[in-house]
Amino acid sequence: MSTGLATPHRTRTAADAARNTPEDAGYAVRLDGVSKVFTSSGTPQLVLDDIRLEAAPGEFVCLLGASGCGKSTLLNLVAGLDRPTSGTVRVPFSRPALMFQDHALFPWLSAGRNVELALRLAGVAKSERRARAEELLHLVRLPDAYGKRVHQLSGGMRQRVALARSLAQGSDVLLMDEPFAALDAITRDLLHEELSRVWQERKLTVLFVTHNVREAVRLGQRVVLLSSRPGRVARQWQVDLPFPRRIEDSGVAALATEITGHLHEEIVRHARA
Ligand SMILES: Nc1ncnc2c1ncn2[C@@H]1O[C@H](COP(=O)(O)OP(=O)(O)OP(=O)(O)O)[C@@H](O)[C@H]1O
Repeated sequence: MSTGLATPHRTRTAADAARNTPEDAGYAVRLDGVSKVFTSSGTPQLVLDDIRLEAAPGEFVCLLGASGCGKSTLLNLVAGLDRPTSGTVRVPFSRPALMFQDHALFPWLSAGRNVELALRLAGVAKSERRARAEELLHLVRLPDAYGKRVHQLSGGMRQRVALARSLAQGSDVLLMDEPFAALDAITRDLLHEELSRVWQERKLTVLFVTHNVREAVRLGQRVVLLSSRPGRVARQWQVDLPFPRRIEDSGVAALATEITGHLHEEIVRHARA
């Protein structure tokens, strides 16, 4: 079972080391000419090809694409869970935190203890962990969940705890792989509000993978569409709609319709490839 608490590697170049802050570097995440080949049963498959993508410090970037186009592979490379076949992945100042569709909380621990475990792995002193865990549960609007076991929480509450646990890793970079896909529409809408607020308050850089085009436009400052077989950056949209946004906003709907047209083209192309 994935714990979402992986210890990723990252490439830190001499140039990165000479800079002091993410703002100095100008990017929080950077992929330069990244390709990834997987070999199954002796047959190589080019999954990602020459990906060039940057996320600025504090930017919220959503990734869309046909199923199997390589979105999760890309996140895994940024997380340092896998290495590119060629090209470089740079995350100069922060070890990314990860959040998945499956909350991956430990069921034998309370919500608070799950968060404390992440704090421990992040090197937070034992004396500070309880207060920090409660503060993070407050941040995700679960002030009374500290002692609750996972089975006592709803799906939406579990994802809030998972978010608190990701934040406990103390990273400025949050990688999210379809984190709300299993939730009902109303709970998802609430979680969108929470994530948007937390992103702004914490000045996080977020890479967010989703199949839901409206969700991407609702949340992202930029939406990146990947092509498939191989995965390349097919198109990008800057989302200049003001925050706070609602999923039903006409601006969100209009841009989502435009992007959906392009996504459909990619899905059809993928099916024919
Ligand atoms: N470890 C691996 N070994 C071999 N092939 C892999 C491996 N991981 C992923 N793949 C293949 O790489 C391709 C991209 O997979 P990936 O999970 O990144 O796609 P995705 O866009 O995230 O898909 P989905 O939207 O369905 O979650 C798929 O064809 C998958 O089978």
